[in-house]
Amino acid sequence: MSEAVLTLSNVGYRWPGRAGFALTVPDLAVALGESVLLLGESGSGKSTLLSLICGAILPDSGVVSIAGTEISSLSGGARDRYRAEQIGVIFQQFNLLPFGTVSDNILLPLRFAPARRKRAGVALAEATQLCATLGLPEGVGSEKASALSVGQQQRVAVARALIGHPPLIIADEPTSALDANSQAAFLDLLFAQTQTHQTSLLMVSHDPRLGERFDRVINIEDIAKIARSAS
Ligand SMILES: Nc1ncnc2c1ncn2[C@@H]1O[C@H](COP(=O)(O)OP(=O)(O)OP(=O)(O)O)[C@@H](O)[C@H]1O
Repeated sequence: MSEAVLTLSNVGYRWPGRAGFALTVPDLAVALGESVLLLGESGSGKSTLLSLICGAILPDSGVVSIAGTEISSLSGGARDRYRAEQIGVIFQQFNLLPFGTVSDNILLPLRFAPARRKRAGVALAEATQLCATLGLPEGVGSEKASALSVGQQQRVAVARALIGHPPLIIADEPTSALDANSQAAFLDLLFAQTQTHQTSLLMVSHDPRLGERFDRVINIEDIAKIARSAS
């Protein structure tokens, strides 16, 4: 496999106080520029796996590495900065700051990530360019994020993930609020951007029909041991 952007090795995790659920991932790697769709039923641990990859939670055992750095080896603040540098995240609910403008929201990750800010060049111009590329109306940058439609907010969330070209994009059910046509358009935009910049993409979905567009489709049951007994 070509250079891996993401590797997990013998990773084990239990949520504190929830003895019934345990996730173990022996070996997972995502290569530079590779797009991977992660499928799995509700409660199987997909969001938990993404939280481990982002360093929002740390594994009880094993190693998660992003671009060659083991994220558990970083202290809390350094880990937050490393995440902001290396990973663009698109959440299910977009997590936009409602009272911030569209530009504020798109530029937010750059605040904690100087190298990514440098890659973005003139950051406001890059944000405006991304808005145009993603089909948002001219002048949208100064609008309040909460004033936009759901589909437009989703594009803002994509622009925020893409700005400054982090090597890895993580997306948790980003199309769940969209109808089938908007879903296809959304994926067109996302793939056009990730292919241009050789960005790796790991996207979680319930919908196996999306799989044909990805380099690889993984069912979480095939890469992880999942214990789900009642606690
Ligand atoms: N923040 C949390 N605190 C405690 N337990 C959690 C937390 N997040 C998830 N869990 C538990 O971890 C298990 C796996 O949940 P997770 O959300 O990772 O699954 P999922 O596959 O993403 O589900 P869905 O498709 O419904 O989003 C569940 O038992 C859930 O209750």
